[in-house]
This record gives sequence, structure tokens and C-alpha cells, in this order.
Amino acid sequence: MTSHDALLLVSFGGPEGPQDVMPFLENVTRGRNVPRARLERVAEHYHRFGGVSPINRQCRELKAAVETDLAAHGVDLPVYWGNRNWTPYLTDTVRRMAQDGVRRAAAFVTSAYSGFSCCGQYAADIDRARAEVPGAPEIDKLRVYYNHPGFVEPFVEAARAALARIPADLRDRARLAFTAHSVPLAQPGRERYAAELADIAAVVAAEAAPGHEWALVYQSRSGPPSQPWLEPDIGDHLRKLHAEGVEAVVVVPVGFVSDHMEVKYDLDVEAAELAADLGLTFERAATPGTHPRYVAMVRELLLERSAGPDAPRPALGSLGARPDVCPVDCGHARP
Ligand SMILES: CC1=C(CCC(=O)O)c2cc3nc(cc4[nH]c(cc5[nH]c(cc1n2)c(C)c5CCC(=O)O)c(CCC(=O)O)c4C)C(CCC(=O)O)=C3C
Ligand SMILES: [Fe+2]
Repeated sequence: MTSHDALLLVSFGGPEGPQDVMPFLENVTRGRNVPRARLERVAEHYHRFGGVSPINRQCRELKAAVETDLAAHGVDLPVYWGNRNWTPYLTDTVRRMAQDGVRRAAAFVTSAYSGFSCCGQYAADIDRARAEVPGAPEIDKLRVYYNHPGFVEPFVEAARAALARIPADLRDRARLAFTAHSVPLAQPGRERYAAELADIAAVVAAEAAPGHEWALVYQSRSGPPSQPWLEPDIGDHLRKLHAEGVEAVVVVPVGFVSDHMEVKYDLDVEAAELAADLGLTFERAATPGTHPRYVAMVRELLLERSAGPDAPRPALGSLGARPDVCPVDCGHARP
């Protein structure tokens, strides 16, 4: 039924207790020139939540939901999970897959866009893990899915729901702010990343909030101040909206697949507090998480890959479906 004998979820990883926080942050930023002061500040975000990132629970829930969905559709495949920055580490998972006799796995990465941080770096992680494990299975990374209906439709629903939570007297004039993780301007693939974000934000805005003004902004910037990153920042954007007399904003974190720390702290705490200080009514739309449409997309991408190059490749927006193996503008080139 499929040309693969396992599905591998590949994610970022996150600390599971206070003692994990600093080693995790060191893993994330090794060789990246992120100032120590920034790490200490981010460590505080995690400590505020008991040193536990929400991301691992979200991965376990996604894995369970995908297993249930596959079984319900008669797709009999084991599902594995490995991370870049924390246990279960990808290399350990690939070793276990080899021991279990897996020969050719499909990899679903919990990051939807093109560009180095979202795609190329995960592809490199997979290559490195395979290189470290004798007898490692072949691993096909499933295509970039930011414009797949299974990713976009949950955002449309969530943006609509968030807009409906804005008090009726402010709702018609509410603005939408789509957010994504900023990346350095020097990062390979960042133009494509920004173009994909803008393309799909337009689709969600038109479907969920026709007639409302919207903007694409960035969040969670790190790196030294001297280094240029994608802008504008959500904080500056909220101040600008307030200065223009806007009274309500719906934030749609279209750059993220689940409510992990960037959403729970940088939006739900930091941006929400700023909005409150400004007197700006603020609602944040949910991310796909384990939305059934998103979970079904994982299966659809797997079966699409098995069906070969002539299978239909659903894609919304104007940029078309991404190829299975990304071209160089994604920040990684593979044979
Ligand atoms: C584009 C992008 C995504 C979206 C795609 C995807 O989802 O993968 C993303 C996701 C995430 N980023 C995360 C956490 C962190 N990112 C950091 C640092 C960085 N992110 C970057 C980019 C991105 N990051 C970049 C260019 C850096 C600078 C260092 C470097 O060049 O690599 C740092 C270091 C401290 C700081 O400076 O913030 C942390 C702790 C978590 C886990 C959250 C949790 O624990 O719940 C997740 C899902
Ligand atoms: Fe990040």
C-alpha cells in the first residue's frame, strides 16, 4: 500500500524540566552567535512554565493522533519520533528504526515552510543521523506543506473563531496580524520563506476575515542586534496599530504548527501584555496542533509520495506545491 515501511516524525525538541533548560538552549544555539544574555532571557520563559516546553507533549499527541488516523485508514505503519535538540534525539530514533528492521521511512517534519530553519536544517539533521547509524534506513522527507489544505484550513477555522471572540462593537474594524519566527536576513532561503508566509496569510485572511486589513509580521528574534533579521516585529506592529487608532487585533501564528513556547510565551504572554498596556483588544488564533484535518494531511502526504510524481499535489495560494526534494532556494541541496 505504501512504498515506506515506517513514518518518522521529526521535531525541534524542548526541555522536560528545569535542569534541561540550559543544556537544551546550548544545543539549539551551538555555533550560532546568539548572545548569552538572550539565552538567559529565554531560559526565564521556560522556567515560568516549570522548565517544561509544551512541544514534546504536542509531539506525543500528534504521534498518537497520526497512529490512530493511519490505523483507521488501513495504513499499517509504525510511527517513530526524533528531535533535533532534545530527547528523543533523532540519531537514537534512527538507530532504533535500524534495529527494528526499517528499510525506507517517510519523514514528516513539524515545520511547514521552506528555508534553512524550517526545511534545510531538518534535512541536514536527517542526513547526519543516517550517517551516524550503520544500516540506517533510507529516509524520504515529505514535501513542504505550508500551502496544503490540511495545514491552511485549520488556520482559517482558528482565525474565524478568534475574530468571533472580539467584542461585537470592535469586530468589524479588527486587524489581523499573521506571525512567524523571524530569521536572519543572511539565512539561506529566507526570501522564499517570507514569500510563502505572505502567500498563505493572504489565503487565510481572504477566507476567514474578508474585508479586514492584515499584515505579516515576525516574532521571537534572537541573534545580536547588529545582525539584521526579518521585520517588522510583532511588538513594533502592535504599537503602530495603536498609534493608528486600531482597537482590536487577531494574531494568527501562521508560521507554527503547534502552540509551543514561541506561541505560549512570545505571543500569549509578551505580545498579549503589550496589547493590554496599549488598550488594544487581543485574540490569538489556535495553531493546527492535532486538528483532524492536519492529522489527515500527514497520511495524505505519505500516500501522495507513494503514489509517485503523477499523483495530485493539493496546494492553495499562488505558488504551487513544493517538489519532494527542495531546490537550492530552500537552503539545502541534495542529489
Ligand atoms: C524559523 C524558525 C522556527 C519555525 C520552524 C520550526 O518550527 O522548526 C523555529 C521554531 C522553534 N524555535 C524554538 C526554540 C528556539 N529557537 C531558537 C533560536 C532560533 N530559532 C530560529 C528560527 C526558527 N525557530 C532561529 C533562526 C534561531 C536563532 C538560532 C539559529 O540560527 O538556530 C532558540 C534559542 C534562543 C532564542 O534565541 O530564542 C530557541 C530556544 C522551538 C521550540 C519551542 C518550544 O520549546 O516549545 C521551535 C518549535
Ligand atoms: Fe527557533
